[in-house]
Amino acid sequence: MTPSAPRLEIEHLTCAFDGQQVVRNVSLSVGAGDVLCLLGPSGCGKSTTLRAIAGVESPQSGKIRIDGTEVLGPTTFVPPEKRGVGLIFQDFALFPHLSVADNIAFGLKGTKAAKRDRVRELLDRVRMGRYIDAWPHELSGGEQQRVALARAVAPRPQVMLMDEPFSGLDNRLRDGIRDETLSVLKEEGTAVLLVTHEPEEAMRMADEIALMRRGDIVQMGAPYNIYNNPADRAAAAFFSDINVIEGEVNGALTDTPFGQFLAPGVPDGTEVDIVIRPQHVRIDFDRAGRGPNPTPQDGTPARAVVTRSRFIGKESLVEFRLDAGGVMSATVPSVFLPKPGTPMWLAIRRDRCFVFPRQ
Ligand SMILES: Nc1ncnc2c1ncn2[C@@H]1O[C@H](COP(=O)(O)OP(=O)(O)OP(=O)(O)O)[C@@H](O)[C@H]1O
Repeated sequence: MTPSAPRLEIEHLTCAFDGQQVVRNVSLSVGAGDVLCLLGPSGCGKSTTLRAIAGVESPQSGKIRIDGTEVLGPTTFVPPEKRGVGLIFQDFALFPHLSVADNIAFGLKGTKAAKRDRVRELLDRVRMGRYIDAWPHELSGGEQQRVALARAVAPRPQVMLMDEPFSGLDNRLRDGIRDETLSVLKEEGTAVLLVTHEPEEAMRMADEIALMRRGDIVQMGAPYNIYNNPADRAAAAFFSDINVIEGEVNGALTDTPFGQFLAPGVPDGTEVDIVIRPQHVRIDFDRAGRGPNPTPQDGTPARAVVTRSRFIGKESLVEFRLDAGGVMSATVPSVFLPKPGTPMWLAIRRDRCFVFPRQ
């Protein structure tokens, strides 16, 4: 096998329970040191995919290869313990009757000295060196998660499967442990498949995101591409609040309060949703009933009045009712809290909106 061949390859994986398919025709691959996130709402089939790779679920069909070796196929089923796969779950499940060192050494082969060296190396890497002889119950949740990471990495698995591994940790701890986990796994060259329902976590961790919905992968790509070129309205809405302007296509154009939008290739009469994230709505002040002039970049501004404004941390969220009907929200960096009833003008960044036929 060539050095660049993927560590984990899945082809046409389908899983069903009681005749109901919950994972459909899923194909993906993960290279050494890469992180692929399976992202999607609860029940979309993420964990089932992960369990099939681990070997604890029997798929209906499909192939799985780890480091080029088939572990699942029409006539192959390699048992979980022989797949070279590490697992990290939300409940770290350290063995309570073993010390930190013995937890990490548990799956290791070799001499006692070699095992101790590997345990020390990993504990140092997760900044837990001084807890080598501690017991799991003496550690905080974050510390236990670091030990769980060290234990999972210790036998140098080719593939690491992680199912919502950080969701039990409080916010303050989570970012640090995520980054630490990522750097350890990258250094080890492990191919990582991470399951999460949190888009922010996926964008922070992933080299590639596979967005799942009802058993299907609906879109796959780098976080930047998935965020900026969503496949459909629901994919856009999964990553942030969205504004939707409804319209109908006539001559490849759609009329809206913000001027005409291009809808190339969409047949006349098709209803479309024009989707724009709140951070891409431009706000301008009303000057004696007039707003800014139309520009090619922002189209025609539309008048609206403020209905509510709130400060939500780094930014302010301002909600509007359009004079032409409908509501919109916009986020503005820092503190901007216009009073309800204030007239303003809204414009939409044309390069940041998406036009989707209504589903
Ligand atoms: N052992 C099982 N028997 C029957 N149905 C199951 C079983 N395991 C999962 N399912 C069903 O399969 C579907 C997918 O479940 P899965 O756990 O893979 O989803 P998920 O995306 O990981 O969701 P969550 O984030 O809530 O864990 C769900 O409808 C679930 O109820």
